[in-house]
Amino acid sequence: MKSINKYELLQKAILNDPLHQLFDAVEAISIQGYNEDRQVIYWNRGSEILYGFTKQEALGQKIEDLIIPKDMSEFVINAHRAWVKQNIEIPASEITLHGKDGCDVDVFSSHVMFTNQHSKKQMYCVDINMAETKSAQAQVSLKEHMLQTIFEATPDLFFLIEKDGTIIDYYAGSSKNLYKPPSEFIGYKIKEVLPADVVKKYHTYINKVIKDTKPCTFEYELMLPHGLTYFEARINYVSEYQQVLIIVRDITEQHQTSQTIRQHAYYDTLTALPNRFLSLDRLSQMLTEAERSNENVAVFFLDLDDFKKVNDSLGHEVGDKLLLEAAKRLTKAIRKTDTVGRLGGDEFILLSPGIHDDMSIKVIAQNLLEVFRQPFHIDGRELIITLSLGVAVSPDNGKTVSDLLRNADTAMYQAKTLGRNAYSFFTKEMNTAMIRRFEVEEQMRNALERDEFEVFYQPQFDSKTQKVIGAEALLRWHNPALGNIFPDEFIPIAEQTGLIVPIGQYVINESLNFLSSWQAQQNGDFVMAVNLSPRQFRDKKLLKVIKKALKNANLSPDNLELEITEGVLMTGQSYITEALIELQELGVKLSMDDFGTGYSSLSYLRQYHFDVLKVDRSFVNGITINKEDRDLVKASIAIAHSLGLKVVAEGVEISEQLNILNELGCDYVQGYYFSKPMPGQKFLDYTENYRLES
Ligand SMILES: Nc1nc2c(ncn2[C@@H]2O[C@H](COP(=O)(O)O[C@H]3[C@@H](O)[C@H](n4cnc5c(=O)[nH]c(N)nc54)O[C@@H]3COP(=O)(O)O)[C@@H](O)[C@H]2O)c(=O)[nH]1
Repeated sequence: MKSINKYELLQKAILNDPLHQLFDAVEAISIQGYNEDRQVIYWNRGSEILYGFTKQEALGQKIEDLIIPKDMSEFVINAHRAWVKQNIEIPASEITLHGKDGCDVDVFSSHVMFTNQHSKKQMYCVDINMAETKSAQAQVSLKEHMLQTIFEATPDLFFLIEKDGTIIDYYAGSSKNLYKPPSEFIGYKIKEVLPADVVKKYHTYINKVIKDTKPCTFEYELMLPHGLTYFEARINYVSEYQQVLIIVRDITEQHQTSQTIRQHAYYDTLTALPNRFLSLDRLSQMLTEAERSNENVAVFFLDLDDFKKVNDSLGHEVGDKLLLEAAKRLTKAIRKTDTVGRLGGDEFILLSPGIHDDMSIKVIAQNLLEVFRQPFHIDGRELIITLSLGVAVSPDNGKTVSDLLRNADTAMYQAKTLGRNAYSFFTKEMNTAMIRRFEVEEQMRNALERDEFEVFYQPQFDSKTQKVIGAEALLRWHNPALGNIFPDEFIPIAEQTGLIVPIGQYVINESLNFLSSWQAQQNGDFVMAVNLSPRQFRDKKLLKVIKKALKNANLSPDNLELEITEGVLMTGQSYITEALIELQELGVKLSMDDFGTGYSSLSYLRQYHFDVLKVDRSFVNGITINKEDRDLVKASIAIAHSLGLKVVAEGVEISEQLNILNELGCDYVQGYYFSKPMPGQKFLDYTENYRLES
């Protein structure tokens, strides 16, 4: 029989130790037992997992040969010896040992020494794996580091507060946005570090966030030494700790940007008045309110009279200043409940809710006209500008924004036709005028294709010899549905719709072809005067069209005279100047039409190279009856001659007018005295007979 040695006996006894059975059940902790010679006498499952040695591999091995790193061996041996011999305890500590695979094993090791029933000392080591703890600690420290980096990188302020508002922690990268010095934060309540109105907001939202346990955001402003500053506070309730985390962001720049965007979206940049969009939105709100309270809203459509002339003759800068001053006057003239807005250009709108009768509307309208009676003083100039206004009242003149706006606009046009500086109430009849305009426009669209236009010719005469020197081409339109439509009506519509471009080309071609046959028939050298509208200058093909028409008609450029009104020149656009220079270089004659009716006719005469000046028929009309008109015509002729221009007087209806014009030295004349504009054939007959008779 195999004899059992002392070690094996001891081992058996140890193995049967009830404590070991308990240790064996623990896998999370490594428990090892060592005898006085530091040999392993116990090695639980936890030790197998932690160090990698099986129980069989470990039992009997010395501690220093198993898990103690070489450089610690001597220290461990001595410490163990000191404990066994002198009872000097090895204190618990965090140490790095190593496992079977040679890797470091970080443990928190505590030790216990006791004497067994054989009076032998046994040391038990209880090692707790620190790897997870270490990694958790590393994670915590990494997160702390990250948080610190985030704090430093963000300009936001962070506050941690108790539910009652006591600040328990804060972070502020810079103190620039702090209302109170940071020394007054920790331990203080929010109400002690912020003004009352802001505190009220904070309390409201803190209570809300605690109640809803959902984060929320709100905005507030603070007057800080560097100016008014806007903040956004984001609040989070950390329910586990019953604390509130507040992140405060400076949104001043964002606020200013959104203010600017808002300003641009809703307000006119020049006058700062509500723009079209906001004005009409307010009208919509007023209409809803008025319907509820059974009241009326008056919509005033305002337009500055002849603003374009001021703008174009004195420059856009002066025009802008005038608009600004006009806006100020309008703003001063209204009630608190009214809205005045700028629709665009020289058009304004006034919205007056709570209107009870026509009388109060008249008072408002007269008041508006009145505030424009005083001249405007701009850049040392005294400018007089008047208003035309149209009124539409809800619900009688419309229940919707678009109906009221359209009808007020129609009424405003009526005020203009009444002679301007006036107001008009919208009436149903005004719609008839509008409907007529649409009909004219609609019929005009294909009138060229349907061959409905015809050019008439009015002869022009040398005032001394009374010989025919040329003719003015004047367009006529006969439409089967509308009958004869006069140029005064259809030319402005053609101009507005752009249809004047093809229609104008037709006039140029027709009149030059006619001139060619006229010259051939009567063996003469005449000039054909053709009216050119402002819109035709925007046509890039204008010069080409004229050159081609001259070529086709086999005419010299100086057979063509283009009549241009101030309206063309006023726009001040470079393409007009360029076109005029090119026309003049081509050799076409340029005539200034309606001279004396505009603001700056004289300055245009100096600026552009004109050949002819056409005295407006309104002055010719008055030449026999009032001295002013006579003096004006006299002066116009003198100026024209001094600049080397010929003068045509139009609208000569009676012989007295012709005599006076002759006395004043006028070069050419045209008018009903001689003949009305005539169709081509009639004109040819007329001029032929006239030639033969004279
Ligand atoms: N761009 C274009 N404009 C054109 C064209 N054809 C005409 N028009 C312009 O329309 C306005 C009205 O023209 P119209 O009704 O033809 O009137 C002209 C003459 O008929 C009229 N006139 C001529 N003599 C007399 C007169 O003795 N008494 C009197 N009461 N009227 C008279 O004057 C008009 C000529 O005006 P003007 O052009 O200023 O010389 C008018 O502005 C036309 O210019 C066109 O093809 N294109």
